[in-house]
Parts: sequence; C-alpha cells; structure tokens
Amino acid sequence: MTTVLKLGGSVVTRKDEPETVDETNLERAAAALADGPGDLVVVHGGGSFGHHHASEHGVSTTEGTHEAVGVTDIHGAMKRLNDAVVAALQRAGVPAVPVHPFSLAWRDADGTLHLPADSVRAMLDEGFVPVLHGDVVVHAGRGATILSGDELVVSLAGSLDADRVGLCSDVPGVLDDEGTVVPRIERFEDVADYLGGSEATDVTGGMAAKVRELLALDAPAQVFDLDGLAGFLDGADTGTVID
Ligand SMILES: Nc1ncnc2c1ncn2[C@@H]1O[C@H](COP(=O)(O)OP(=O)(O)OP(=O)(O)O)[C@@H](O)[C@H]1O
Ligand SMILES: C=C(C)CCOP(=O)(O)O
Repeated sequence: MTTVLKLGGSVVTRKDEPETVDETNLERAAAALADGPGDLVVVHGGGSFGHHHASEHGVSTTEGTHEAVGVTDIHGAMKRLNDAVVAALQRAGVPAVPVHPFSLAWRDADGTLHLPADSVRAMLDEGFVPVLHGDVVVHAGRGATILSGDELVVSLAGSLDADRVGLCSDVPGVLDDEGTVVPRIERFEDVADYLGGSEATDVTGGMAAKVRELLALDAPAQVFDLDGLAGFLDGADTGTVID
C-alpha cells in the first residue's frame, strides 16, 4: 500500500506571516504520521515560505526567471521549511528524509513535468519516508518556474502507482456555496462555480487547480483538514473524495 500525502502550506505555516512555521499544526500532523500507513511519501506546500519569494521575483507556474538569485531565494526558503518539516517528523519517530525537487525535476517547453521517481521508490523500499516540497524547477525556454506541491502529488501518485492520495489543507474539504463539504467530486463542472483561488499569497492557484489536477489521477484522492488526517491514514473516506 503506497500513500502520497500533501501537507498544505496553509497547514504547516502561518500563511499571513512571512517564513513562519505553524509549530502546533506541524506537531499534530507529525504525531498522526507516526502511526501512519506502510509506504508513505509526504509532500508539503509553500505557505508563507515559497509564495512570498515567488511573487517578489514575479515567478509563477508559467512566468519564469533566468535570475539565479531568484531561483536560490525561492528554493532556499523552501529548503528551510523542508528542514523544519523533516525535523518535526523525525522528532515524532517518522523516518523522514528530504528530497529537493529542483535537483531532480524539469519542465519541457510544453510545460510538462518530468520527475524521475526511482530514487523516491528506493527510499520507500529502504523504509524511509521521503519528504518533497513545492519548489522552483528549470523550465525549457523560460528559465525556472514554480512547481506546486499539488503537481508533485499528481506526478508521484502516477509514477509510484499510489493506492491512496490525500491533501491536508486548511479547509475540511471542497466547500459548496453554503460552506458545506462536498462529499464526492467526479466532474470539474459539478463544482466549478464554487471553486476559487487561495485567500493568501499563493502563486499556484488554490482549490480550483487542486481539483482539476486530482480528477486526472487514477487513484481516488481526498481533501481534508488536520482533523481528518488520522482518519485518512486509518483508511477512512474523509472530507471530499475526488475520483
Ligand atoms: N470551494 C472551495 N472549497 C474549499 N476551499 C476553497 C474553495 N475555493 C477556494 N478555496 C481556497 O482554497 C484554499 C486551499 O488551497 P491553498 O492552495 O491555499 O492550500 P494549501 O495547499 O494548503 O496551501 P499551499 O498552496 O501553500 O500548499 C482554502 O484555504 C480556500 O481559501
Ligand atoms: C511557491 C513555491 C515555491 C511552492 C508552491 O507549492 P504549493 O504551495 O504546493 O502550491
């Protein structure tokens, strides 16, 4: 059983305070993962680390930069957050190890992501929990663009043939216009009217982009908040199921 889990930047950081880890949430998530499932890959988002630097440098998933300093500003912030996430997981007893996508992945001129997953598979086979993060990535013809954690989740879920995919965010699921969790989404059109971007500085698109990408996956995906994390890890359907 292989599980790919994203801890949203809105969960592990305080999105309105630059480069601030939400220690309480991170510890809660780490404690839940300590009793986690077999093969587990963790991906975390940018929150108040990556997104501020990305917008300062005018970089998004499509707007690139050729400035090396822009790349290292964004990547450096994400490495600092990754250090904090890996350390918290290790303190909770999870055999977490860092994986930095900038050194591994690239986009071709069409924007298609190429992410070799053999090293991640080998880490799983050796009993580690690889922890990847949203990052900058070299992009043919555009310098470097942003790679969201959501895109990493979709790519890894496909190449690792994941059985379960979870996105832990700051909302209990995808919400309808009355704020009620939509239990299941099978077609983008059914929820398109409810879906917006993110309320915080977020260069990768909030909930609409997530739902679109998760619908393209073979494995069913779930969107839930920290209260739903333990249930998800136990195998329950929590929040919104997207398939
Ligand atoms: N219909 C909707 N239901 C739920 N959330 C929605 C909806 N439309 C827009 N959103 C926004 O999507 C946000 C979650 O996406 P966001 O990308 O901010 O989270 P994240 O993945 O946890 O963070 P990060 O991108 O930093 O990793 C919610 O906080 C909410 O503001
Ligand atoms: C902004 C950066 C560097 C990462 C974005 O990842 P996300 O928060 O998962 O969308």
